[in-house]
Amino acid sequence: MLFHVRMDVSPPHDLDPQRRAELVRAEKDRALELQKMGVWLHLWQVVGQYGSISVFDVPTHDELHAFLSSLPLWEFTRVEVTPLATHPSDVAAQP
Ligand SMILES: O=C(O)CC1=CCC(=O)O1
Repeated sequence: MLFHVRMDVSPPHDLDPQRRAELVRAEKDRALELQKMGVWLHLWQVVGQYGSISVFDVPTHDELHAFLSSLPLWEFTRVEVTPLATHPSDVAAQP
C-alpha cells in the first residue's frame, strides 16, 4: 500500500546541539536504510521548512507506524499520513 507522509520536525530550542546533531545524523542513516529496503520510495524537502513529504510502500498500517516511529527524531516530529489509491484517470492505470 502506498502512503503520502508529511513530516514536520520541531526539536526543542533548548536541545543540546551535540544531541541534536546526533539525532539528525541517525535520522539520515535510518532514512537511507528504509530507502534501500524499498519501503521509502520518495523523500522531498519542503522548501523553506524543516519538513518533508514522502511516499512509503508498506503492506499494513501497523508496519508504516513501526517504520515511522523507528525514526530517531520521531518524538519531535508531527506526522500526517494519507493512504493512496489508484486514480481512475491516471494514465499509468489505463488498459
Ligand atoms: O529533514 C526532515 O524533515 C527529517 C528527516 C527525514 C529523513 C531525514 O533524514 O531527515
